[in-house]
Amino acid sequence: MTDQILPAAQTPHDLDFISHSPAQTERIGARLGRLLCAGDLILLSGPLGAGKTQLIKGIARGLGYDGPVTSPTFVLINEYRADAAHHRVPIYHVDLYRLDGVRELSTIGLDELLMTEGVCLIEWPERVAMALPSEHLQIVLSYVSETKRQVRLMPRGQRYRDLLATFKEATFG
Ligand SMILES: Nc1ncnc2c1ncn2[C@@H]1O[C@H](COP(=O)(O)OP(=O)(O)OP(=O)(O)O)[C@@H](O)[C@H]1O
Repeated sequence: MTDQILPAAQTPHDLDFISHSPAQTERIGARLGRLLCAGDLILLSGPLGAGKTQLIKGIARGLGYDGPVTSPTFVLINEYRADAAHHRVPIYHVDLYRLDGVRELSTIGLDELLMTEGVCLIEWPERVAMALPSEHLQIVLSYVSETKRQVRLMPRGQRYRDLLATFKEATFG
């Protein structure tokens, strides 16, 4: 199934896809991952089973990491490092589902993480929305049917508008 932009995006900068399979979601993530740089912040929202981890697996692949990707629901943060030969940035996969408010946030060291030279991917950002930088790429995954998911990419700030413009160009020419 080829990727198609839907006309339902909320602003001209947003991109909407329907993914028809876990593999397609991963492929969308990989295409995005190839464009990410140190310091980028991606916030992923959507209910349990929406496909956040599947998309993050693709992003990690796009960044050159081939190892296991699992949701760090209990440890809160997983760090993935691509083979040094790839010279790629560290990837921080954060899951705030079990986080108990902003106070606990300071105990996991997210502030420090956001200042490091890595790519930061955060599931369940709404748990601490006020404490996160206003410039980021927001991704919302929604359940459409057993095998279909809507993937909406919403850039916040110029860096992420540019990123999505490049992503769109790379995807659709
Ligand atoms: N089009 C699709 N895209 C992504 N996942 C899909 C799709 N169709 C079916 N699935 C299935 O949905 C599930 C998504 O699980 P995943 O762990 O990625 O969700 P999640 O949003 O990270 O959930 P959680 O918040 O529980 O970690 C997987 O079992 C996957 O096989």
